[in-house]
Amino acid sequence: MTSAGMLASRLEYARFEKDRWKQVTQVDWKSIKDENVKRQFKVLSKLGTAALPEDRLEKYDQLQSGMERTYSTARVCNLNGTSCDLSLEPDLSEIMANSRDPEELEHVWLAWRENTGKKMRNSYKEFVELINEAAELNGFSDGTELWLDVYDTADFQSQIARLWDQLTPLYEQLHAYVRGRLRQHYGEEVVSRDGPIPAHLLGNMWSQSWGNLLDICKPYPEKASVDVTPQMKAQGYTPLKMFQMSDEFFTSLGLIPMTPEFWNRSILEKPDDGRELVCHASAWDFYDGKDVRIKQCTVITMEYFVTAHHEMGHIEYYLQYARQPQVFKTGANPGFHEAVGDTLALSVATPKHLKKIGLLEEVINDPEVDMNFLMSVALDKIAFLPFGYVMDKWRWGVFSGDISEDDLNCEWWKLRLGLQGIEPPQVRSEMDFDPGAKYHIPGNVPYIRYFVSFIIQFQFHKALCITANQYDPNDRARPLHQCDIYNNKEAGKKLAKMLSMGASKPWPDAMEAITGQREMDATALRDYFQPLEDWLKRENQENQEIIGWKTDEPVCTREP
Ligand SMILES: CC(=O)N[C@@H](CC(=O)O)C(=O)NC[C@H](CC1(C(=O)N[C@@H](Cc2ccc(O)cc2)C(=O)O)CCCC1)C(=O)O
Ligand SMILES: [Zn+2]
Repeated sequence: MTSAGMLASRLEYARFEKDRWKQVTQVDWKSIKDENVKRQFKVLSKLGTAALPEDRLEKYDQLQSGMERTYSTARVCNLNGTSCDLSLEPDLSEIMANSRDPEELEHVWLAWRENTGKKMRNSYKEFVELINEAAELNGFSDGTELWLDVYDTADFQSQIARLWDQLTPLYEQLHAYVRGRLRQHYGEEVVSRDGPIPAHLLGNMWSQSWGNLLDICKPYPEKASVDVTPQMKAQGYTPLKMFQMSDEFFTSLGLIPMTPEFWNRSILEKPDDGRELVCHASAWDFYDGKDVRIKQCTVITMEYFVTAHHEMGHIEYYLQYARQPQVFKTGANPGFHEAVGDTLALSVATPKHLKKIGLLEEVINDPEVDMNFLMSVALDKIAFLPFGYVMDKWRWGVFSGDISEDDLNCEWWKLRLGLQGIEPPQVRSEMDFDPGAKYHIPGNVPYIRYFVSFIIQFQFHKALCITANQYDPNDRARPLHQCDIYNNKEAGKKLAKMLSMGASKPWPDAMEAITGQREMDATALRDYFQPLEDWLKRENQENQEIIGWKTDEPVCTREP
């Protein structure tokens, strides 16, 4: 059982970390003159969960791997009960993406939560105690402080809140428009004029991105769709070809190509020998500068083509910082690691680039195709922002005690309703535990890194597009969303310079190396979507859509 092996190696590594930490704390490293060496000691002076006594650490790992196993092995029945071995990937994700039957969507949405989150509630409560115990052993007040230490930013949570405040007007316009198109499609009985959007209708099991609604939300339905999944299938794309094309984009910028070990040891599609596999895509660094791998149960869709770039972004970062000292072999901050692949994917997904690689037939510079493209990116990127925020705003509240263990589920839905403007298909209760239905909660993977990434990837894209002379703020003929940095060695060199730093400098230095700025800034994201924002405002006005949503309907009741 590899999970037993995983547990054993986690414990062994914790022992190593604790020994190393004991040695470091005996050194007066704060008086070391060399900034680089001092920074290495500063990182090593933090122990994390390895500070727990062995028996508590074993309990921590067992709880976490138990919740993750519940998640990874969950199977549900389909609507008519003819089969009961449907798994999340690919079965349920495919239904949530493509079914337009509210009854089927509601069934799958509820059944998934019944078989995952609901079974984890007590484990998670115990797990939170252990995270807070580990935090206190590190001199932090709670798990939230422990988790945010890596950002090394005094007012990090208020910076995030400010970024979200800047973006809510844009989100509310998109929300109003999508609710309108869903109401047209499903009728007023199913989707109201002024209420939250039913969560199960948004094309994704967690309503985290709405890209699968492009068919319903396309501004110009009769124009070309930028979802090239059909062309990929028609041209016989394989998972291997998808990753080879991603590698080709990276090397066109002069970045480091995928290594022989990568091609020999990665798992790029679900094995058909019945092996149980955690199918959640992942990238792995074996810290020797050569052995780097991706594990992905790839399906031939545009979504997975973009994901291949995301995962390869992690691999490129591993290769670029391979010569750094061990403690600096990580991202400038976790958001940087998440932004690399997505930044390049912003170029790959453009109609201009898709035409270059033969996935989109002749597309003249048609403003309506362009608006369809911008909408497809917004459905993924803008819809995602409040979800990315909710995932850790809720956990920060739970670790700090602001959210009591009796209100776990209803506080989750208060945030989902307040920030995302969505509601469950049926009123939930404290017998449920819906956060546990999303991988990163049982997987105990922090999530604010994705919110950070979705902001800074537009700062990186804008800076690299200016370097590639693909975008000029004063030239409306070359808008940011049409930029494709493909083949531009200057842009690649600028990106590589930042990537090779790893975590050797505070993240504002890395941000400055690419953008010239030292802070996270939503302006680049707003610039990118400006044409769509103008279009949405006009469209919502014409349709007299109500902006925002009522929050007076109950979404969750504490069990009596
Ligand atoms: C050893 C290890 O853990 N390695 C790390 C990498 C590292 O830290 O070195 C790793 O492989 N993490 C896995 C995780 C997988 C994915 C994910 O979880 N995505 C989020 C959010 C999101 C959604 C849309 C999007 O475009 C980008 C992100 C979700 O699906 O909710 C699934 C598909 C995409 C990325 C990842 O790659 O980030
Ligand atoms: Zn990632």
